[in-house]
Amino acid sequence: MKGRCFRERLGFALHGLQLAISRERSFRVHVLAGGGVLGVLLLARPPLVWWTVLALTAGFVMVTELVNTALETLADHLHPEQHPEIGACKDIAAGAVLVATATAVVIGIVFAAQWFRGWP
Ligand SMILES: Nc1ncnc2c1ncn2[C@@H]1O[C@H](COP(=O)(O)OP(=O)(O)OP(=O)(O)O)[C@@H](O)[C@H]1O
Repeated sequence: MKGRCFRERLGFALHGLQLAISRERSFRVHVLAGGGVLGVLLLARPPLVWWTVLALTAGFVMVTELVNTALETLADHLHPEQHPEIGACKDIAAGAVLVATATAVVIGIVFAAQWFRGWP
């Protein structure tokens, strides 16, 4: 990876995204949810700060899911047999996705409440 040009590195990253979409159902769900968030933003037309907050939130969830998928892939490849530490590694990574998703739900509720009350 060292010394490659930007175009090549971008290609590797896009390949990673393509792999995650084709292999990981949860990531596909998060991508669809991201599209849903964009739809809601277009409908609600909130102040610019909400676009930023929701974009960061959706990106945060997708990034944790990508890291979780990468860790699972690595763990399964390096140690296909059962081992408590592999289980711990996967559970901790899944915990990261849970924290990100719970954060997104809280932010979604605050957004909905603010939308209901009207934008300032
Ligand atoms: N090699 C292993 N050794 C010990 N426990 C494991 C191992 N593989 C999986 N586990 C346990 O089973 C759980 C489910 O593992 P699995 O590989 O099916 O991932 P998953 O949670 O279904 O992830 P995803 O739905 O994102 O693919 C893990 O969280 C872990 O607790």
